[in-house]
Amino acid sequence: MSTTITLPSPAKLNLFLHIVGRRADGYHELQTLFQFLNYGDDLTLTLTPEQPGARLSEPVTGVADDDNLVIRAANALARRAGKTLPGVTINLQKRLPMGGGLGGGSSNAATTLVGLNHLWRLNLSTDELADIGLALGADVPVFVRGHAAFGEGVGEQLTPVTPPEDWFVVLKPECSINTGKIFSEEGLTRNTPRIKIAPAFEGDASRYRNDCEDVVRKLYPEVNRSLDWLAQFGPARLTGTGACIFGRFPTESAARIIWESKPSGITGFVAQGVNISPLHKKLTELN
Ligand SMILES: C[C@](O)(CO)[C@H](O)COP(=O)(O)OP(=O)(O)OC[C@H]1O[C@@H](n2ccc(N)nc2=O)[C@H](O)[C@@H]1O
Ligand SMILES: Nc1ncnc2c1ncn2[C@@H]1O[C@H](COP(=O)(O)OP(=O)(O)OP(=O)(O)O)[C@@H](O)[C@H]1O
Repeated sequence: MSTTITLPSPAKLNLFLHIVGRRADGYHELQTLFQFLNYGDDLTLTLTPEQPGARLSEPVTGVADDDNLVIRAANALARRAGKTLPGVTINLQKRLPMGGGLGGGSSNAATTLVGLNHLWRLNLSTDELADIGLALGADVPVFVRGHAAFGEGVGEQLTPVTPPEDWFVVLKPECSINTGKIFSEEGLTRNTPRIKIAPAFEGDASRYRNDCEDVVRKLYPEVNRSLDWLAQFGPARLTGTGACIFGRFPTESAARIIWESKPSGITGFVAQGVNISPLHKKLTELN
């Protein structure tokens, strides 16, 4: 078996996000629809039997290596394995903006868990990997499981669904948003009635909303302006707690036309929504 693999670490969108309650520990209970994008970071994992431990080949700007979710995931997996394992060097090619609501850090953690389970031949089950992942972040389990899903609890109770694989214009307004700050805002809607979603959800997610949107629009005028601009062309939403927003289109060409006309100074990308994670597609090819 090869001792090096390059694996995708895709973005997710919250096609809708409802806040339906609050747990005793202060965490908010959500109902959300997760879909992956065929766009994201790449991780190259290389075993280094001569050098134990997990390390990054290059640091991520603004994140200490020991705090990086990639390193935390590798260390958590090694602890669970409970045996001496070859070291690993991880190269992270970052494309996803941090604090964007695209789940970049969580996805990096999931790709590390799934990739090292393969390279270290640990044979841990998906349930075990999702459980290790949940301790690192609420969005990690959906990336570990690799199927678009209706998420409940804090996003760890997942029912696989198959929404349409539409195209998206994803825009990153010029601000970074701290998830904890949004969840602690007084004006946040926290009592949206629970909805029932059939396991084979294939409906129109834009019938539902993102409960963080009003608060984020008030606090971040850049997001407010970008949402108003994108909403002219079709359904537009915030993902997670922002700052990224997305507009949904039936074809790539329709999405690209809007992308080309975006206001100057805004970054982002065009990508397709996919119900099987690119990570899992790649692993199936490898196996
Ligand atoms: C908003 C989502 O992106 C939706 O997919 C996720 O629920 C965010 O999950 P996450 O990135 O793992 O969130 P964290 O960065 O751990 O959360 C930061 C802080 O936000 C608050 N928080 C987060 C998630 C949640 N369901 N309820 C909360 O109240 C908590 O105070 C937490 O300490
Ligand atoms: N490998 C990593 N990539 C990105 N952020 C990381 C990583 N490791 C740790 N972090 C920390 O996690 C924070 C959140 O980053 P992330 O990219 O996951 O945000 P997000 O897209 O808003 O996620 P979510 O949608 O889960 O809220 C960053 O500000 C950074 O401090």
